Amino acid sequence: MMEDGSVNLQFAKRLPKIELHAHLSGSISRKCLHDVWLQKKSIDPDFDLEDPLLAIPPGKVDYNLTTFFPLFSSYIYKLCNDVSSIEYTTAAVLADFQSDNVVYLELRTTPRAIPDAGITKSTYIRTILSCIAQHNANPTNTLHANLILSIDRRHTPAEAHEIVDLALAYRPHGVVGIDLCGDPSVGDVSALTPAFRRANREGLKITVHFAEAPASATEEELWTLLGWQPDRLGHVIHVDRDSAIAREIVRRKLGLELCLSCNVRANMLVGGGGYPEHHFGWWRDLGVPIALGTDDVGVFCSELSEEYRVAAEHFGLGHDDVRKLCESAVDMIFGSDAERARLSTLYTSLEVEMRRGPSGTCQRC
Ligand SMILES: CNc1ncnc2c1ncn2[C@@H]1O[C@H](COP(=O)(O)O)[C@@H](O)[C@H]1O
Repeated sequence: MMEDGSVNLQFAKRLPKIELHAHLSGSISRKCLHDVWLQKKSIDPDFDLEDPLLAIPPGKVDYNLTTFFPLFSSYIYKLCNDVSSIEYTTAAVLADFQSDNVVYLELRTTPRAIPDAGITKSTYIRTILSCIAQHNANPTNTLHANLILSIDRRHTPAEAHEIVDLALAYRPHGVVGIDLCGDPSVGDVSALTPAFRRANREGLKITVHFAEAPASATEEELWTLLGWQPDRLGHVIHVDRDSAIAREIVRRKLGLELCLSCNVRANMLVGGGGYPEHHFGWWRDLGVPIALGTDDVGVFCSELSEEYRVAAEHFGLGHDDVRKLCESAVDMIFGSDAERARLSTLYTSLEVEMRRGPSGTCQRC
């Protein structure tokens, strides 16, 4: 515990945290991928895929947007290609967030059909929902999870509509919204407008990757995305702070999902900036709700605790600032009112506990 209020990793670890921007396939640790690979090799010695520890070497975190996206289609999807590997990796991802003291998670994934394994998009979603249900039902788990279905920028309008249908069909089983993701250098998002508008009319919550790269930050695209009435925005990097877009985001008080390490490690910031230049600082000054997120912890290797720690280090946040930042994510969740109430109670007790501690610190920390 640091009594001067400076935030170390131990403090950040023990804080209950809310993760709202995590892609399932990108959140699988290298060790977990290696376990799956070993298992497949033991069943079929001719299984022809490179060891994950060679394909995605431990310690390598400098994937940029050009090298990052192919990791999924050319590698991770070839390994996680049947029910048992999807179950194993999903359970491991949930356990990893749980052990980082994440208390609420909205995991997102792009529904994938794998015909060779007899998996339809529906089977894929059901498999993940059943892992989530199993995790949530375990009373020793403090983490509760829900699912968001992702629409990829490359999807056709028909594929986007299909995902909206699936989100509606599985809403009673833990799907809380939809997302727009994928390589920001491809795709014309306006073709997806009818699907997102329908989702909005049907009351599905919407989050979109927003201004993630210069190519996906044209005025035209950003106004189109805002026209979908999203509830939250992810990344929000290439937005001029004096622009009408920034003013509109502030006017609507849209919740921002900001991923510091992913953006820095993948060299996504304007002019190749580092943590001190991250837009977290100025968005926070504008008073919009912010939830820090890991994006793809399996690739960028920075847990949510570390995200809060680096934000504290580079933006001068003390214990109470970080607690408030964590708590501000409560109002951003897509989950139920009961979930929101559970989280609010948790943060209220934490505040009381911290006030009792020396110099406003948490006695648990
Ligand atoms: C740099 N940050 C990012 N920006 C945009 N899309 C991203 C992303 N990180 C991950 N994805 C999206 O998530 C998929 C993998 O997880 P799922 O198979 O859906 O679970 C990737 O194919 C990509 O479309």
